[in-house]
Amino acid sequence: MPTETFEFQVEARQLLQMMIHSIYSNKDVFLRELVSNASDALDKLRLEALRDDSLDADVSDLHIAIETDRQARTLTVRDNGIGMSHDEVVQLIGTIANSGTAKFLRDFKEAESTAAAEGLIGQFGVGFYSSFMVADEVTLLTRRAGESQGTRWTSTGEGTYTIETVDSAPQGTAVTLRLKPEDTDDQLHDYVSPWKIREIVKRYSDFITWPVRMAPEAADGADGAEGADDAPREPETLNSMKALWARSRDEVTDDEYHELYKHISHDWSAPLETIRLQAEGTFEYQALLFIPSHAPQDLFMQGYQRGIQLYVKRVFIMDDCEALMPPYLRFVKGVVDAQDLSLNVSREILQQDRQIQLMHRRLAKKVLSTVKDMMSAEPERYATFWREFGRVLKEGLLSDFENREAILGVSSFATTHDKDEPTTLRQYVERMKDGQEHIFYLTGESRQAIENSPHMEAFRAKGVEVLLLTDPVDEVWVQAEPAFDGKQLRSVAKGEVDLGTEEEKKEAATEREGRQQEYSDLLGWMTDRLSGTVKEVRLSSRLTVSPACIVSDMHDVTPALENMYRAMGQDVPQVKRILELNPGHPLVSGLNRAHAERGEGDGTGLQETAELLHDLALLAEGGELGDPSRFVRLMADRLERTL
Ligand SMILES: Nc1ncnc2c1ncn2[C@@H]1O[C@H](COP(=O)(O)OP(=O)(O)OP(=O)(O)O)[C@@H](O)[C@H]1O
Repeated sequence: MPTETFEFQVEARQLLQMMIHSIYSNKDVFLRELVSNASDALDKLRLEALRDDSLDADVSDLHIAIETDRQARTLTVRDNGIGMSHDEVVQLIGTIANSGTAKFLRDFKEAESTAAAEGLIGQFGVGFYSSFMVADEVTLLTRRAGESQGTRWTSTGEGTYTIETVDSAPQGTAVTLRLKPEDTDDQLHDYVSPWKIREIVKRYSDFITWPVRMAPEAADGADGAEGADDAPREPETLNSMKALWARSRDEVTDDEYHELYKHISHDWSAPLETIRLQAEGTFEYQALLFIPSHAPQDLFMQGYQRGIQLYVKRVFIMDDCEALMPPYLRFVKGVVDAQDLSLNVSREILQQDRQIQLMHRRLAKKVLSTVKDMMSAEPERYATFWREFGRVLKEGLLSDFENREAILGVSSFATTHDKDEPTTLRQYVERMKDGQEHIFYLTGESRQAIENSPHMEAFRAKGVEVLLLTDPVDEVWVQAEPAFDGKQLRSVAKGEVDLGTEEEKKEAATEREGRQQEYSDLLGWMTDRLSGTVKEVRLSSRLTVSPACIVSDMHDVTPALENMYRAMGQDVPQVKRILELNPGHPLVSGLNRAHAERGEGDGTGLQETAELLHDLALLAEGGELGDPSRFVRLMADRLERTL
């Protein structure tokens, strides 16, 4: 078979350049990545053999072997797992499928310091390519289980790689690195030293459920005292293979947990939080869950895979087990090991299994209670959590009614109380004024747009705190009018506003009655004239500066939500809103006077002013005018008359 030469895909080439030019200081992790890939390949083969009786594969002694050759300065990581076909090698090794890669590479180029660059690569992980940190040539020999021919892939990482079909290759994959010269200043250690290999495997891969064996060296150099006689020596198993989730907490160090997390998540940075759960009784299981320290790039993309692995009695069953975690907690990674499930369990069966549903509920509650504890015990860590995952967690307010209050309890919101620091609802409630019954909020595109909205005026004047909700998802969950601690969340742009102490409310009601009489003719006339666009015109108690604003009825859908539904292709009827006038504004009192004096005798002039008042209110809240050209014409006409 001829040797074919291929070019790496552009992103792959860029990534390889970074590896070759050593931007990541801790080079030891290349071995963790190779062992991790080998372990995944063994998991895959065991599963495939379980599901497909006809698979012609040897599963009698699945393991990982590390071989070193001091003379040739090579290191080989070998597994007898699933292997790869010719096309899979081209696809999986020559290209990068991860959709976040392009963004990562952009950010990377813009990173100003080495520390920033390292932080970025820590968030990303480059798997197999990390071999090029320590090797100047990498060869991968692989044969897919069940196939007869193998494939040899070789590259120096410089833009191209070669592929050749080989007739005799063992099942599985062997990755051989031709090591760069040792350079301890650059953290390039002696990777042919058994001592070093033992140390790295112990540190990073001890929990791997397959044996990681090291063949004895031919001439056992400095380490070789035990090999003095000529008897053939057994390979040494380097890892304990103990499932961390099955060990008691005081036996496992944080570092060990973190390494398991990195193996499961392909994330190179440590998790923010480790969560353990042991369920005893009729349905026994253990869970070891992790909250990452940063959100992955594709968290909001369709097809994002959830990171819970399912094991049954220590045997890996599946990745991305969506039946175990609600979608709004999809960022949680980890392992769940159940005692009483069949090894053959399918995704469909899991979705319907009552025990799994109970497990799902319990895991979700456990994650939420952990976040709650973090919130009170470690506010800074919680702040990181919220910054990274707040948006996705809030999706739960729409879908998980049982936990809605718990989710609200661990949520934070931007607030008028503090320009920089968000608030929790508990803190908001503690600051509520005497006589204030509700938690007030306003939704909008940005903090600035909300703060400038006329709806905020009375709240600002009375010093009543308002939550500023700017995520698109906020628009949707608030519609269900949830409550926290018995206090309902209320939009400041909906319904009547009634602020202040009991006494102030009474005074305001008396004043409103008097005003109501004074303005009743104008309000009736405007309601009639503007009936095509609004359902009522009334006096406002929420304005102090602006002449008018538009509000929604308490339970009506807001225009932003209407627009969102329309964008999703749903047919929603236009909901008419309410125009509120500020009787303290000269434009409104003037209009009232003019209407009382001239009434219908004025022709179209007053009606046009009423229309303009409505349009100004719409613009002030950032809304879109129904007929902008008519607005411009009427406005220009009035401006002209001022000259
Ligand atoms: N030893 C192996 N046996 C079988 N397939 C492998 C092996 N090593 C790598 N692969 C295949 O190549 C793919 C790419 O590997 P690589 O290590 O670059 O990325 P990854 O493990 O998927 O993710 P990450 O880049 O986050 O580590 C793997 O997903 C796997 O399908």
